[in-house]
Amino acid sequence: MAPINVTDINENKAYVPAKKALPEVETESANGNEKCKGYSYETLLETANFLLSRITIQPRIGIICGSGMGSYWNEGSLAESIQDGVCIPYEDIPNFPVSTVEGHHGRLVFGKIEGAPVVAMQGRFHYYEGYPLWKCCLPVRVMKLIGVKTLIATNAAGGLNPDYKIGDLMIVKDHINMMGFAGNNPLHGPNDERFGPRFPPMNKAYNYEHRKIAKEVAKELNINNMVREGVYTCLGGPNFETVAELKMLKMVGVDAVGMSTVHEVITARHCDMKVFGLSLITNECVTSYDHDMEANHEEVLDVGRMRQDILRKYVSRLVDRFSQIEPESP
Ligand SMILES: O=P(O)(O)O[C@@H]1C[C@H](O)[C@@H](CO)O1
Ligand code: HPA
Repeated sequence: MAPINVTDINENKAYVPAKKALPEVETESANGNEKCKGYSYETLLETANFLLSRITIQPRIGIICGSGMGSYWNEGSLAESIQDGVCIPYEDIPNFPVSTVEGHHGRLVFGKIEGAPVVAMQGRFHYYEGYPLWKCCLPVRVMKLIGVKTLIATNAAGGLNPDYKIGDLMIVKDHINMMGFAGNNPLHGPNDERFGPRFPPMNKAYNYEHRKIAKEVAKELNINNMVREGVYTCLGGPNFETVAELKMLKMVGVDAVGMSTVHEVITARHCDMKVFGLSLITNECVTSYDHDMEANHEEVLDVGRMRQDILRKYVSRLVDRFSQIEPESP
């Protein structure tokens, strides 16, 4: 199969190579004391074309693996459902950051799940690693440019809803952008209309049809007793939350707390990708001062391992179903 080019798959938008190395746009932020940067459309096209030159499939579905959910690929769990996998380490990809967190391998895997072409991020970028939000979300825009239509964003999260148990899965119905309340948003800075509008709506962030399918699939797999639906929020991390913070989040309607996803979803919706969000509840959020328990990353990874089989089966079936409602060609 001939290598695919971005122009082939993105509504005939012309591919204009950057004339010189011009990796970043830089402007003053609104408050004037911090630089706001973002890679230009042309630079991201170069990244997209680099990837397309190395693959022969056209992924329509992109998957972001949450903490502990990418690492088990090496042990043959979800990886077993990725056929003909081509792995590209982040350090080999022009303009890509690198993963620094345990449980996040740091490579893109192109292949097929249930016959559907996918690209999976085996490791994501977090704000607490030192990356600005736009950089954490750079892979989402690159996915868009290589033709991905649907993003499946998974994460590990603390369960704040008292009905949730460790090991439950939460279909994300909505999110609260806490970092956005403080003026930190991945879309902050100049807007390039080729990605999307200056003021994107966010009331339908998590696709209704995909959520409906996910509930049907949970029933088919007989795991509906552990599949919930709720509201996720992201705090910047890296510390886990205080009791008072969690009490406040509970009051405003948060069901699960994490350190990712929200900005990725905003970026994906901005460029008109459909989004499905899935949280694995890896720990209980402690909302009482007389509790001995403390959240820790090892537990998060352990629960990821414990649930790897179920996650693999569930995500594989979802990919199959989502791909059936996604057109084959652009
Ligand atoms: O990448 P995700 O959001 O799944 O990772 C969560 C949040 C922190 O990175 C880490 C804490 O254990 O897990
Ligand atoms: N809080 C924030 N992020 C998390 C948690 C948590 O309790 N668990 C996994 N990621």
